[in-house]
Amino acid sequence: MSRGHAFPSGFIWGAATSAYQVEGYPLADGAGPSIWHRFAHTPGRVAGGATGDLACGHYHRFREDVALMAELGLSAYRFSIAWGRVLPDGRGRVNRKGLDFYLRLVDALLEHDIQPMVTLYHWDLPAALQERGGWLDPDSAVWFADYAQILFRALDDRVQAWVTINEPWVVAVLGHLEGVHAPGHRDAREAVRVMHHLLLAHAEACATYGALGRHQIGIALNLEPQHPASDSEADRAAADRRDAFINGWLLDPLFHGRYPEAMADIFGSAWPDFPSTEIDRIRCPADFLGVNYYSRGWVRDDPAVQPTGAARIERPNAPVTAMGWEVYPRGLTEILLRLKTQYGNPPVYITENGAAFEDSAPTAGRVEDPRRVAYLREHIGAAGAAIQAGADLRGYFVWSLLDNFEWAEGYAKRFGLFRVDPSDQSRLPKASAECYKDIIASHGAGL
Ligand SMILES: OC[C@@H]1[C@@H](O)[C@H](O)[C@@H](O)c2nc(CNc3ccccc3)cn21
Repeated sequence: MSRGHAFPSGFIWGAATSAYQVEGYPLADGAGPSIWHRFAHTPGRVAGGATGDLACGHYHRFREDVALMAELGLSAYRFSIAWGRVLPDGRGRVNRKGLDFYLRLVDALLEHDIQPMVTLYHWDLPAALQERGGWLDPDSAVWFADYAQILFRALDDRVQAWVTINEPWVVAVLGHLEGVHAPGHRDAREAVRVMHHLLLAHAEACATYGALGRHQIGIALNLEPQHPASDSEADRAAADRRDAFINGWLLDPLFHGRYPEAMADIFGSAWPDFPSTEIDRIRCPADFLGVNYYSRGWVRDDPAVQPTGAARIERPNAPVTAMGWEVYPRGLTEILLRLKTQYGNPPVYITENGAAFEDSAPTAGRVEDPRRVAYLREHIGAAGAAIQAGADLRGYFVWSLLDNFEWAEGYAKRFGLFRVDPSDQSRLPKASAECYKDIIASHGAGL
């Protein structure tokens, strides 16, 4: 990519978080428990027995955090709404105090000219709905659309962009196939139906929004190029299977109105014959696609790995983050240009991109995080290269504003631009925050 490239005027520079990871006080003011509250409080499920009970204390510190965002020069902030704060039972009675928290947060953002991007679902299903079957229940799409409608009516005058569901793949696979995320199920038949119901829920929310919304709505997908570890036919076929499993399983129904044929091979008898009317409904006209990009898959054929027979392995001598994910910025350009060439070049926001590293201890009120600085510069440069090659990229959100609750990893993995001190939740800027501030001020020039 040529140096000195500046991103188009109006390009959105943001940062992202999610409710259960940053808010804390998950049961405050009448909120109902979520499946992640239950999962984290189940011994052995989360590293170190960590929970989101305190997290970053954002529920009470949100004005302080909005001020940090304004200092960075963010033009947008992506956050999620905890369904159980608004509907403690998941359906029915609205908890006004819960809704008011998000009204106050949105107003604080707008006071600082920061546009809210609201994610309706970032994995924290009300436990009361899980007791009714959760995402496995075909009515879950209706539960979600009814919840979404309440938020659309309350906030659409102030919220310009809505994300229905964050990473259906993680909900279906980590939550219902591998069991390492809430609700901790391990059942392939469940996982494929949960994915279908999540996509139907997205479609129902889009249809609901189309009838009363005035701005943009989309979905956020974790997308990851899959590259064979050798040029053997077996490894190439394994990479193709893993590509269908991670990328095509979502992109093809959403943009082409069909599941990849490989899904029936991957899941065998667990894969049902979904009604074509439902798949047609999933191909809904959303306004944008959110892309959560972190790394690529380096793939070897391995029949022992279920259900794909494809193992994601570490590439020898490759740079990796604290999550073990390869640092591979070119994969972001690849994904964005694949959306251009194979999926109709939809408007795209990079709704998450970032890295966890073993940050050094704070010195003189700051954390030096050179690897995160390099990661962000390289990936924003890769995004710029995709724009130059014709991708319709509208914005970029760093994951994450704050070090936060990293799901089953607890607080051990830090993705933040700001360090959060576990003892008192105080915030401390990292060098990457200063770097991102400079990138925003220069519109990405020089990357
Ligand atoms: O792991 C970092 C973030 C996480 O904190 C966000 O809540 C979530 O939206 C998120 N998605 C990915 C990429 N997908 C993924 C893949 C494997 C395990 C977990 C997430 C990374 N992240």
